[in-house]
Amino acid sequence: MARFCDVALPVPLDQSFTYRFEGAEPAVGVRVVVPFRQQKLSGIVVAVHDSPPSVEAKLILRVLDTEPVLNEQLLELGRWIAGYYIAPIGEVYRTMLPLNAEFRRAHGYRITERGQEALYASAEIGSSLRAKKDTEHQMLEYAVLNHLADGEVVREQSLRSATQASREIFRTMLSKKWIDREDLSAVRDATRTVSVAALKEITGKINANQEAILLALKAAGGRLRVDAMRDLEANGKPVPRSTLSTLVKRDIVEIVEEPAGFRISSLKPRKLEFLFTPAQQDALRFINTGVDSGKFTSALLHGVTGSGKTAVYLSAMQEVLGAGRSAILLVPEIGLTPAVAADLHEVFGEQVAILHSGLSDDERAEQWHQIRRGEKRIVVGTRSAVFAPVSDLALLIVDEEHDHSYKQEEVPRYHARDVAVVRAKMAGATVVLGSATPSMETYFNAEKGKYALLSLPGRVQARPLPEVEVIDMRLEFQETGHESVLSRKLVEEVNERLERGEQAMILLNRRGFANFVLCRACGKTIQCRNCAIALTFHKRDRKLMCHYCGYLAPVPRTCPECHSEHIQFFGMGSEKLEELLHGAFPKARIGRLDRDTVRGRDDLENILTALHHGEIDLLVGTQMIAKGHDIHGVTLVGVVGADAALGMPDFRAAERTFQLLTQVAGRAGRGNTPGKVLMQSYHPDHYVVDYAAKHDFQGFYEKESRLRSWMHYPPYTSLANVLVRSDRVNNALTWSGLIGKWFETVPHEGVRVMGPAAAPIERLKNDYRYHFILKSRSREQLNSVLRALIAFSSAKKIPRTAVIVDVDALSLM
Ligand SMILES: Nc1ncnc2c1ncn2[C@@H]1O[C@H](COP(=O)(O)OP(=O)(O)OP(=O)(O)O)[C@@H](O)[C@H]1O
Ligand SMILES: [Zn+2]
Repeated sequence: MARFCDVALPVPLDQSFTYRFEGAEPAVGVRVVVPFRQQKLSGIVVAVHDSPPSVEAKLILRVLDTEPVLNEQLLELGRWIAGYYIAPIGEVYRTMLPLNAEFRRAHGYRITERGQEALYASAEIGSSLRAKKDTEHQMLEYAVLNHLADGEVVREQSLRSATQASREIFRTMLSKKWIDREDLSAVRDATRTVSVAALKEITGKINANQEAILLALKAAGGRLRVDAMRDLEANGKPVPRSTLSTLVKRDIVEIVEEPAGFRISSLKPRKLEFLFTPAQQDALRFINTGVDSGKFTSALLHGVTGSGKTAVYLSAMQEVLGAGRSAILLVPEIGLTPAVAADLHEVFGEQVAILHSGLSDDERAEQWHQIRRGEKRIVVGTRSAVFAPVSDLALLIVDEEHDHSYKQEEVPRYHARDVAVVRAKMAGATVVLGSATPSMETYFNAEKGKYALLSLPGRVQARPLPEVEVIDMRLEFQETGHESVLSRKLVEEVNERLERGEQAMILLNRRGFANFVLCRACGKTIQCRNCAIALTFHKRDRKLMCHYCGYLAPVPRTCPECHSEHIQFFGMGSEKLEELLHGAFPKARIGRLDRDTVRGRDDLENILTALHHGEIDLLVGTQMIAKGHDIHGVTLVGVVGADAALGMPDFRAAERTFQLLTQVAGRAGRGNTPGKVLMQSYHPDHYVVDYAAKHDFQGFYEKESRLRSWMHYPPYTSLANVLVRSDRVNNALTWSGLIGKWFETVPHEGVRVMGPAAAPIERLKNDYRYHFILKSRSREQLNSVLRALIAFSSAKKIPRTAVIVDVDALSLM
């Protein structure tokens, strides 16, 4: 008889753990709470069996669900992710389930007898007993003991904020046995419900208070949330709470528990106010046919900017909903503004769940339950929405499939686009990857016939793509005799738009004011304390900032190295460009869009709305301005430093720059007036600039494809980046050395290994970093070498978190 189950726990270990259970057998896919190394963890049951493990199995503490939270298909998808991305299965399942709100890990401390004695002693004799020790440390210990004196358990969080004690203090106090640590992890109800009063039959005499409740119930169609009845009045006085209980006792009303947020409403199909172009119709027909076939179908929808891809997605999704099935639309981080959400509600009514990063844990959990119960059949969301537990999945769409926000840059390092394809395959669904600038991988797959290629080659309403002019900034320098940020042509064209009441955008893909601070006397640039990165000067905040770890430093008056006063600011960011534009166009209303001006979701919305309403004439910003915005008044786009990123030591630099240039150019001329683009460049004959200027995706793809093939880079090989990191440089060196030796001695046929080498960013967030790049034409060989590598590291006692395996890495930095 089955008495054991294997549980996947959210710990950085590539295995599941066996526990014993008593009583009813838990189903595979439910959550359980188990003891794990002095703490309680919540994990997923992945198997139930009767074979006892070699060491005695501990008992499961609690089963959290009556039904699986991960069905067989999602469990399988998780196994695929763990295998493909070499990620611990428990961490994969944790990522797939946004239910953190329902199991909170926490711990606290309680004073021991020995602690009470120490507290007493210190009050008696003062500090002389422990005078040798650092007095600050001692004061903190005393403060902690004092706070715990009444013997209650106090959460670490509150203890720390009350006493300012660090983890180190707790650690030493634990080792002296002055305090005990206790696990306070708590389970909250998995399904949120609300109490609803439902009208049954009215019999007998009814008084005024009772009548007030019954009237409210009738007005609401016989059902009303109990908490909504609090404000009811009869004869000018509030209705007492006991009245409802009386009605329940008399069997006139009953109280039922219903899932929170549950509302039934019918779909009101929205009429599209235009006719589809023939290309849109063809694409839609292909998608609908795929959905109807019930077989796995995959397509790339390659449509130029402004070709009406979104309309195709929405139409296909309405079709799916009409058939009573489900669809998921993935959008990049920045695509989900409140305005987009409002549109989606208009099209899909109550049936759409919108999952964005602004949701609280509770809201996210609630949406998740609604989706799983089948109350929401359309899901729109960022990366992790690919795991939405919809029933009867028919269609998965990945909008702007080239966008890097689909890659999770922490464990598990999955790419939501690729997971979407795999999930669709498992579900027999249709998957559509859409973009004006498809990634090299996706276009390669389409070329090979792995995905069908659907194209929308022109803009809607036969609007032309904008004319692009490349401005050679070397000539500009020769002709004007000085270095300028804005070319004469750009200034002239912006002025023209301002005079005509049209709008312009200027892209400079770097935020801040000055991107490095240099001492003229000793030549040192000021670096981040935690990273090998130059700090950026932010003028409005009067701070130096690290764009990698967020470290802030005051602006120094003298050089920290040589104390000279010759500190100077160099380079140009969007904040400085904005200041410059104010000088050049004093009458223009200028807005800025970057991560410094967009801190909350409302900020983005406000800027875009102002642009929509013509309240901004000129918008300057980073790549955020290039993303999907459909603003009809914009007729000019300027690009400052078009090729700045081409010099990065990264094989995707060309692809990324091409995408950025094409996307930003695509913001111009989306209304009735044709658009124009000015690209300022110091390398005007670079193929990336050239193909972007000609709107020639095909040309770019072919050229880039040849280079990738010669250099053995994706999509021609599979690539993984293995990063070895530690906050101690010696560990990082020793471990990467060990792994390097191991590669020399073990056979790794078909897999090329480069490294160890210092990572391009040698130190990041306090860690020293070395890396290996592995390439192979065979995915299987690559992954088996990676698995062997993980086993070797664990045998050598290298911490699992010190070896980061990034399969299909997007960034090698
Ligand atoms: N057939 C059509 N006729 C007229 N207008 C259309 C048609 N299809 C879509 N539109 C409108 O054209 C505009 C651009 O469409 P949409 O935003 O879907 O383009 P897109 O291909 O997603 O662009 P991008 O890739 O640049 O984000 C929208 O305002 C949309 O409502
Ligand atoms: Zn830093």
